[in-house]
Amino acid sequence: MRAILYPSEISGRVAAPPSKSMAHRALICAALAKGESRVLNLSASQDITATLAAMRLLGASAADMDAPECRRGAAAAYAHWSGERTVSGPGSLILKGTGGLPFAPVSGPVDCCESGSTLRFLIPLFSLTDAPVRFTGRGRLMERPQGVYARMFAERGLGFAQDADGITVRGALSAGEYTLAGNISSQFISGLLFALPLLSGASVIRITPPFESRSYVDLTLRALADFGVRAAFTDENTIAVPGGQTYRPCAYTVEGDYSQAAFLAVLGAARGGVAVTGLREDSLQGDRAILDILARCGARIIRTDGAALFEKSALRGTEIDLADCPDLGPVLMVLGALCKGETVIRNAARLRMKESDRIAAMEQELRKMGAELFSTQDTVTVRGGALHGADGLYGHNDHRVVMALAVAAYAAGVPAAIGGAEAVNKSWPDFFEAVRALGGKVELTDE
Ligand SMILES: O=C(O)C1=C[C@@H](OP(=O)(O)O)[C@@H](O)[C@H](O)C1
Ligand SMILES: C=C(OP(=O)(O)O)C(=O)O
Repeated sequence: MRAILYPSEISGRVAAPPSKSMAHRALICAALAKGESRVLNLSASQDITATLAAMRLLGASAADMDAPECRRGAAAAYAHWSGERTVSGPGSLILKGTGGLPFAPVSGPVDCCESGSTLRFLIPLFSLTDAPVRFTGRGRLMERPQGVYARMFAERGLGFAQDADGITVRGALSAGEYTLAGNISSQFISGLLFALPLLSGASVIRITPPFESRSYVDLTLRALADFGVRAAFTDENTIAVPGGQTYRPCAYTVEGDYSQAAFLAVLGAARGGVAVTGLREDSLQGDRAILDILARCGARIIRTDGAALFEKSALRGTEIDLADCPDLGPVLMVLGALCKGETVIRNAARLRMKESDRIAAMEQELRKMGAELFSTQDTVTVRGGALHGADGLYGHNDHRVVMALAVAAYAAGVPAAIGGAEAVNKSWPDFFEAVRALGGKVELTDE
């Protein structure tokens, strides 16, 4: 899909989509719970659909599809679940969980699509029995680092075999002490946190510093607590996980997504008059840092009437530490281009290991618009200046690159065309609808 964007008047009020991170977590917890949980405010993006389908393989099922308040969302999510068609838009779903171990025998490969969260969150859960389970994926997924699990399985004499198309694991994982590198991906730590409480013995996870993306581990602990499961930091880098626990079903509303709201926020700071609703002020999401970063750049942000209002502001460059908010990377490079002076983004190395090499992708595309930016392995420096239109932009099969480029075009008020724009379906199928709601003129074609 090609997105053709036209210079537009931008203003309006839109809802942040449901947090992808919290939706993965809520669905996994609900699928493990003893009884029925209701998960509200769920968007059927590709990544969330992959986690839902995997949970069905584990033995969870959708229930009570006819409850009136759930009908629309449940039908949409169920359609995804059963692979029937593509539907987007937030809804809700009732899930009947497995109640813990034993899980149903896994009848086929676990297709994680391009979702790192799905793959790394679910490997430990599917390794709680000693039957082999195959994980498959697409795009760059199997090139992204898995060494933390490979080592963990090897140390315990368990099976972990990776080839170009997938990974085959064979458990059974047992309770005990786990020492994990903290600077590859927090998703390994979250994955263990979902699985270990189901084992009969207690476990300890030790994280070797530097511990990056720490806020995502806090999100996992918050979701576990909401489903009645205990696990807690005993010091900065150690988590104690009692064994023999049961996930308790609950009604869970997925909060708004700060990572996605960041695209709208940067647009608002450059053009003015963009209000975003549905964002929890007390959220644990690391990407809430966008508010502080924008404020440091001189943006005026007003909390009013349940919304964060981003006003047009004179923006100046700043220093940004990305260690705890990597998903902001692409849009922060755009922000740098819109600011006066220099923006330096540090601790950005893990951007190179996402759906694309996000540093290389953004450098290549923003340069097509006249931006000046330079990088080392883990730092990006952007010099602000005027951007011009470009009709040959490419999304690098990366949702956050596509959305960041769209923000660059609307913020600068220049025309642009982005190839591979369908990548937004990974996390925010309604992204271009949100853009239209703000007045952004966009034509989506099949090319
Ligand atoms: O746990 C999560 O929901 C996520 C953790 C982060 O990954 P890393 O820990 O690999 O940085 C983030 O980039 C990803 O989009 C979502
Ligand atoms: C990297 C991302 O997700 P995941 O790691 O789940 O693929 C993302 O959403 O930017």
